[in-house]
This record gives sequence, structure tokens and C-alpha cells, in this order.
Amino acid sequence: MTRSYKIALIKGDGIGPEIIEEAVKVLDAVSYAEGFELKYDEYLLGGAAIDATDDPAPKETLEGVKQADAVLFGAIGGEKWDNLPREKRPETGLLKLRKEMEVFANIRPVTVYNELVNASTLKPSVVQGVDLIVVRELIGGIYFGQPRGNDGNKAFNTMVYSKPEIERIARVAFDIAMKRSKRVCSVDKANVLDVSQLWRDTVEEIAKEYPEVTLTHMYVDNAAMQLIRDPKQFDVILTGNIFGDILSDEASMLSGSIGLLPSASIGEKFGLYEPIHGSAPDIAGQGIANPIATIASAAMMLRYALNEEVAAGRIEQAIKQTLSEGYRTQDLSSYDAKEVCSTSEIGSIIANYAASK
Ligand SMILES: NC(=O)C1=CN([C@@H]2O[C@H](COP(=O)(O)OP(=O)(O)OC[C@H]3O[C@@H](n4cnc5c(N)ncnc54)[C@H](O)[C@@H]3O)[C@@H](O)[C@H]2O)C=CC1
Ligand SMILES: CC(C)CC(=O)C(=O)O
Ligand SMILES: [Mg+2]
Repeated sequence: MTRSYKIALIKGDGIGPEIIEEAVKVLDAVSYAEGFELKYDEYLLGGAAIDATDDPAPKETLEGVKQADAVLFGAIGGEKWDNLPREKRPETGLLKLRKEMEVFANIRPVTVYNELVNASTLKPSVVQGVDLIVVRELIGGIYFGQPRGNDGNKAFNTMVYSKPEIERIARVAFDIAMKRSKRVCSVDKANVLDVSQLWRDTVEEIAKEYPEVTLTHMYVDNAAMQLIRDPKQFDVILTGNIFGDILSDEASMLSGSIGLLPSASIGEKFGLYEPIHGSAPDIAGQGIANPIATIASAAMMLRYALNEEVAAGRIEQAIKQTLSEGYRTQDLSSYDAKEVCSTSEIGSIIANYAASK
């Protein structure tokens, strides 16, 4: 019997629909080539959901995604919704979705493609061969902590982590490190924050379960600097929600564009696959967004959620081939480009390569 999977698609706002369309094009090409079937159900989230239902995370979405084998997500947000009350904003919808799905681990691989070493803002010798993974806690920390508030005169947020929350994300990082070069660097601000001291102490305890893994600790301000100074010193970076959010955007520039970096947000039961970038309102609707981060997220989805390793590999190879043939979206057009392509053209090139082995 044909293998068949249900994919929940959330296009979102800004460039979201454009990049998801290309990921679907590539998924359809590889699923056909590998003989399995993907069935898509679309759900609303963020600004699109506010416009349609007055709710950034409609119940139908929060419940519907749980019926799928995996969720592929574009991006949400935009100025149009920036002045709404906090609970009505697109970003709150995304946080609610992640919380509802209990996807506590956001895995963000940072790969520098050989073809793009000149696209990095750093010297080629510094970035060539960079291959690190940021393991970011995703449903705790200051983005979720209570109390929070803003009375117009005073505003506050709370960074909270419980020991079990730290233990489970630490185990994800150590498990990943066991399959790689067995090094974890935990990033915190333990010199100032109590929550970071608990983080550090707990990570030390979990490290005892993994005697083969070398654990180091680094303060986040230093980590931000070290990522630029010598990124190859890192293998697995384990960190909390806000630090991981910031450091991974920073790390994207090692690769040359934020439009290249994928991610997998995973928990015990569900998986949400999403590029690390936002809805890029400044380029939305122009057909110039780079869809590779989303296409590579779809590859992660095939590998981790659907166990379709061969299809995932086909996509990753196709991305490399596209880059080595010199096809570039506008964000990378100054770097060894043979041809500058639109979002849709790059999607079609990757789909064609992925379909033909
Ligand atoms: N996961 C999500 O849905 C996220 C949503 N956001 C939301 O997105 C909106 C815009 O936020 P920004 O801070 O501008 O971050 P952003 O990541 O959307 O854009 C930052 C810069 O990177 C560029 N960029 C992003 N993705 C690109 C791509 N695929 N190809 C080429 N260039 C790309 C944009 O054009 C922009 O100049 C906000 O409403 C924000 O809250 C931000 C981050 C994550
Ligand atoms: C917009 C957000 C909720 C967070 C974010 O920037 C991210 O997850 O990368
Ligand atoms: Mg972010």
C-alpha cells in the first residue's frame, strides 16, 4: 500500500504563502519520485487568522494540527497587526501554537554551504565548514513567564525555567551531540540571572548521564562575540528561548542569508517545521524571498516526522546542486551568481533536481 501522510500547512503572513508554495512544489516532486503520498490541510494562524476570525490562533488550527503527521509553517506578523493588544497579535498566535503542540525543542542547524562561503559577512576561512546546531528551548523562558504586563508607565516580563524544563531540553542537546562530535556548549547569563544559575546547575547534572560528551558553559554576550570570531569552535549550542532566538539569527549570517536556515520544533507528540526567519514584510509580494529555509525545513520534516530519509536527502542534495550551479535569489545575488532567480524559479529548479536522481 502507498505510504500516505497528512501535512498541516500554515502559510501565515508576508512572504509566508510564497515560501510555503515552493516547499509544497518540492515536496510534491520528491513524494512522487519516492512513491509516497502527501495530503495537505491548510490552517490559519497569525495576521491571516486575525483578519478571518479575529483570533491569531483559532481553535480549529490548534486542534486541527494535532490530527496531522506533521506541520509545515511559513511565518507570521506584520505592521498591520502591530498595534493590537498583545493577546490579539500574530506573534501571540505562534507562541500559543507552539505551546499547544508542546514543541519544547527548536533545533536550528547552521550550515555554511561551500558554494556560499563568499556570501558570509565573515572571511571565507572563518566560515568554511561551519556546521553547528542551536538547540533552543521554545515554550518557556521570558516569552512565556508570568507575571508580565505593561500599564503604560511600567512594563515587565519574567524569565522562568523549572528544573524539569531545563532537564528535557538538555537531554535533547546531549542526544544530538552523541551523534555528532560530542560537544555541547550551554549558553546562559549565570553571572547575573538566577534562572541561568539553575540552568547551568541542571545542565551539569544532566551531563553526568552523558560521560562521553564534553560540556562547556559560556555567557551569552561572549557567545554572541565568539560566533563571529570563531564559529567553528561550536558544535551543539544549548540555550534558552530568547538567547536562542537572537543567537540563531546572528548565526544565519555565517551562512550568508537568514533565508537559508531551517528548523524543527519538536516535542513528545508533535513536530512543527519552520524557517527561522519571520514574515519579511519589506520584501513580501515581490517574488524575491529565498524559499530555501522553508524547503530545507520540509526536508527536516520528511526525515524526523515521516521517516522518509531518502526523500529528505534528495531535497538537501537538490539545494546544494542549485547553489553550486549558481542559481541565487536576490539576497544572495552578489555571491558567485550565474543567474538571479525569483522565489518561484528557485523552487522549480530545486524541485526538478530533487525529482531526478
Ligand atoms: N517565526 C515567525 O513567524 C517569525 C515572525 N516574525 C515576525 O515577522 C515580522 C518581520 O520581522 P523582522 O524583524 O523584520 O524579521 P524577518 O526575519 O521577517 O526579516 C528580517 C530581514 O531578513 C530578510 N529576510 C527574512 N527572510 C527572508 C527570506 N526568506 N529571503 C530573503 N530575505 C529574508 C527580510 O527581508 C528582512 O530584511 C514581524 O512581525 C515579526 O514579529 C519574526 C521572526 C519569526
Ligand atoms: C516571532 C516569535 C514569536 C519568535 C521568533 O522570532 C522566532 O521564533 O524566531
Ligand atoms: Mg526569531
